[in-house]
Amino acid sequence: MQKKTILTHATVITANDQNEVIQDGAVGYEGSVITYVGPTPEDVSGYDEVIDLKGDYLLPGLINTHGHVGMSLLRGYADDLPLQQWLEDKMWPLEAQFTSEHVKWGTYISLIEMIRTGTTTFVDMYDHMDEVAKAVDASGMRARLCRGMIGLCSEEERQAKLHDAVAFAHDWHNQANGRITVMMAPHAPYTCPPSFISQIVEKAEELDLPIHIHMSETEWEVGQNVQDYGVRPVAHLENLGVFNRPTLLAHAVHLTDEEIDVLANYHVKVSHNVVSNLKLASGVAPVPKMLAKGIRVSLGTDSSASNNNLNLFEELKLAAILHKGVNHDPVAVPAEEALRMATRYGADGVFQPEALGSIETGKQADLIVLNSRQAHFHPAHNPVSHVVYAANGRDVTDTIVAGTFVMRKGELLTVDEERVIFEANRMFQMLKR
Ligand SMILES: CSC[C@H]1O[C@@H](n2cnc3c(O)ncnc32)[C@H](O)[C@@H]1O
Ligand SMILES: [Zn+2]
Repeated sequence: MQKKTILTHATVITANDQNEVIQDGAVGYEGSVITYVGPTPEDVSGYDEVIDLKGDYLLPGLINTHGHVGMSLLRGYADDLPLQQWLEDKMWPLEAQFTSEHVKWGTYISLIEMIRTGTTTFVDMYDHMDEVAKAVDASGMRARLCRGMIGLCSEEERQAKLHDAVAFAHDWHNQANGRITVMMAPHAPYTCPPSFISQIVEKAEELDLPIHIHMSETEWEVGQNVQDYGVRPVAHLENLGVFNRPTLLAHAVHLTDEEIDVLANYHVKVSHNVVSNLKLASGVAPVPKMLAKGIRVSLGTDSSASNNNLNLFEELKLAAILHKGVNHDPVAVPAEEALRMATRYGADGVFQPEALGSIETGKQADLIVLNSRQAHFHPAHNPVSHVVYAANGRDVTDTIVAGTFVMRKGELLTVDEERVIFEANRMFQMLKR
């Protein structure tokens, strides 16, 4: 018998098709699955556990669709640089020294940040992915994980990376009670020779997995692609058959209108990494145009080394306001749409729209609670507006994944925060800089 829990007297922001907000609402779940969404019932005697949320906001957990959690170990190590210099001179030399221990503690630091700021599902692309998967499993989080493959190496090393990615998929896809799923991830068109990308696509087909790749992040990348292959990145990846698989693109900053049409026709998903794109001076993605064409644009943080935190509430607010400013259009990315980017479209981005992204019966009980008894949530007449424009990650008091609390009343239940902070500092000190 599965445990039956009901959260009562909440302001339920469902993020469903009707953008329904239920005052004095309740959400019941059995095991990991939501079984009731509606007004708080008079009779809750059928539930094993009844938690009175006293008017707090109850939302679907946020979904972070692009990042590199191990890189939190490099937070603040290299700021104020453009992407290529940041990668080549700063990140890659330190990452070359990373062992699985570095990735383990970098991952745990990230998991703490995400749990504390209301992310319940994240996408990750990195190396030493067994450590990431083990930490996700132990923490109770949900993740779509990929062994990132950079092809700027010998053919032998490329094949070893591909072998590693396939083994990782065999070991971890649909594990941790389905909380861990996998994708195949060529790092980017400028770091992977075409033949390597084709091989990865072939493996993704064999394993029936989606593709996750960085694309068109900088102007330099687009120019380099034209110089090397005679076409821009979208046509290049289309020619290599990438978009014949379900695909999640990270960034997609530099796109023409025609390229947006191509991505829309293939139902390609996009992760918008607004803070990282601004900090690395990469540019501003044409999000309103993509959304207008029906592209599912979700939110990603990228890593703490280019962000410099994993608090998705910052992406949520910035996505809602930045595009208004740059397009001189106050209705660009309205609050409801921004919230969908952090929830519903995130579920599309991880290819699990039927299970995640909104509070609806039959979906997973991935839920977060925000303390509504704070000045910045009042007057209390427009909860969605408050969540998008006034809230911040520190408002999150409870985080529930698959029906299990991973944070309750601000206390982490699955991760030893003090130990993680100690180990992360120790691992960083061991790196040669
Ligand atoms: C081995 S896959 C992960 C690889 O990606 C690098 N990375 C981190 N952030 C970005 C970004 O914004 N664009 C491109 N590549 C990025 C990271 O340093 C890892 O080497
Ligand atoms: Zn990235």
